[in-house]
Amino acid sequence: MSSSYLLQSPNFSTNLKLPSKPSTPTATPCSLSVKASSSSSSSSNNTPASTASKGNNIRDEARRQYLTNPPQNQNFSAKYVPFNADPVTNTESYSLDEIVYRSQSGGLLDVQHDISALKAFPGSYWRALFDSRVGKTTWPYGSGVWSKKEWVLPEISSDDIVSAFEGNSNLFWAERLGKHFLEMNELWVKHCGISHTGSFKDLGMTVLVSQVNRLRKMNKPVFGVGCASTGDTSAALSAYCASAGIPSIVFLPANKISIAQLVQPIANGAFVLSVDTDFDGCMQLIREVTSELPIYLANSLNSLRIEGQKTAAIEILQQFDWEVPDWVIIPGGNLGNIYAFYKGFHMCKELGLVDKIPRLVCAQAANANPLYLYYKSGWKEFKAVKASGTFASAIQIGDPVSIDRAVYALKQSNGIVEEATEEELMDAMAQADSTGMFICPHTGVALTALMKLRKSGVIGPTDRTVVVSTAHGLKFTQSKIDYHSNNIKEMACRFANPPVSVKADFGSVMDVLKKYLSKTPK
Ligand SMILES: Cc1ncc(COP(=O)(O)O)c(C=O)c1O
Ligand SMILES: N[C@@H](CCOP(=O)(O)O)C(=O)O
Repeated sequence: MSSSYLLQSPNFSTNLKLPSKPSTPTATPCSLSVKASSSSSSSSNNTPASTASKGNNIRDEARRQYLTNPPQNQNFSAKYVPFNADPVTNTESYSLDEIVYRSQSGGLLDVQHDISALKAFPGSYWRALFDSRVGKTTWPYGSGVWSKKEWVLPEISSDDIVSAFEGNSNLFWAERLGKHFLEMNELWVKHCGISHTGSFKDLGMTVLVSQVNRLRKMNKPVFGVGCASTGDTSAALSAYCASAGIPSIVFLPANKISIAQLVQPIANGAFVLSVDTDFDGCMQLIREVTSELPIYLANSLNSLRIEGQKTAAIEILQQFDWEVPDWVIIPGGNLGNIYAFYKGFHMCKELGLVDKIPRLVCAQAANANPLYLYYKSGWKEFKAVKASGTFASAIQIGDPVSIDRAVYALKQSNGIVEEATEEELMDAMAQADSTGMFICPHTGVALTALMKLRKSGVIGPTDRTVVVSTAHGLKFTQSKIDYHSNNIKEMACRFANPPVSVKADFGSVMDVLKKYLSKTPK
């Protein structure tokens, strides 16, 4: 059995050998991580069973490991810089321990890593290190986000991390949907909705709340954390804050989010404001409030969020054994996530884990499509829109805060923007569900984009394509109920599958079953 097989096999834990370091390394990733992946005799100290027998928990064990075996010369670091600043001339930067969301000129910020320190290790080293941490319960590497800690928040103490071991979400082959509806063989779904609070927001929120935890320990003026939300950000924020005992305050547009989303922050003890406006109105308010009060801003305007969300892209590469897919399709609203995916892919290329990046597609609801209109204008002029109601309610956003990040990600990846009408997105959702999925309407938007790009031949039948499913369908059951009850004005609901009412007698049941069997193709 070759060593490269061992590195790729899920069963490598007793055999893994990390590739040797370069001769003059400037930094050594935390020795805890290396121990966790080495032979069973030395790694047994990290297993929950052994920590329990010593009366320790996994956080205590991580602390003990750190004290007894501190990382040597670990000089990975990160700081805030203005987004897309010229690396040669830029002099503006901020410590991640500062409370700052905007650059001096009012533009977006970005977390910039010390790439030369990370580059002291070859791509094969990082691939093996990340692979070695998958499926473990070692604190904090059991998280798909923190398994990439050196690339996320390298300087935070593991002790300050607030995590529900998010990430490591499944990437599955959507065989029937691909073959039956799209005539393609390589359709994959990255299900970020199978997560602690049911959406990809957990990936960013573990990072943001961990940093807040650190700031509070440093006595920085952070009373609590606040966000505007269409439902998923608020769910993630309130859950992570509750887990760390930090107050959370959420601004929700009244009557515009699903019941399942609304009940999440309520149950997690957040201070919930139902505001008589839309998401863009809530976003404006939270920005004003966080500049006046000691409330830390948790929306993706805060670039810490991107650092967690980008790990989903790294995971996709990891799950394909570091082979790069041709296309990745992502539904877009406030537009932080499209940039997060770009950043994750780009870092993997820059640090030698892969040699190219996929083409990105951002998919918007036609009722909330400012990016699509901008793209269609040839990137001439951006105009915010008044977003109308959409079944894809979490992306009902007309003035996305990360517009510049999204445009950058699309230009750098030779990307495309598509849109989906209400009927298209609901039909796509129903078609996907009929193949055994239970997707959210936002994923229906992404699938519509794929259908259009397949039809026009832009995406070919053999192109390996990943659709990012951003939330769990169970958060959006009302839209499915409306669709399958044929209860949506001016929508044909072509794939509705309403239940059949039948009398409780054998003859009636047999009649409906015979009718069903005669109509249904084998
Ligand atoms: C379920 C879901 N999908 C997609 C998005 C779009 O993500 P982004 O705002 O980062 O574009 C959001 C939030 O906006 C969301 O909650
Ligand atoms: N869909 C989001 C909208 C806010 O996006 P964010 O990523 O900027 O927090 C939500 O669920 O609130």
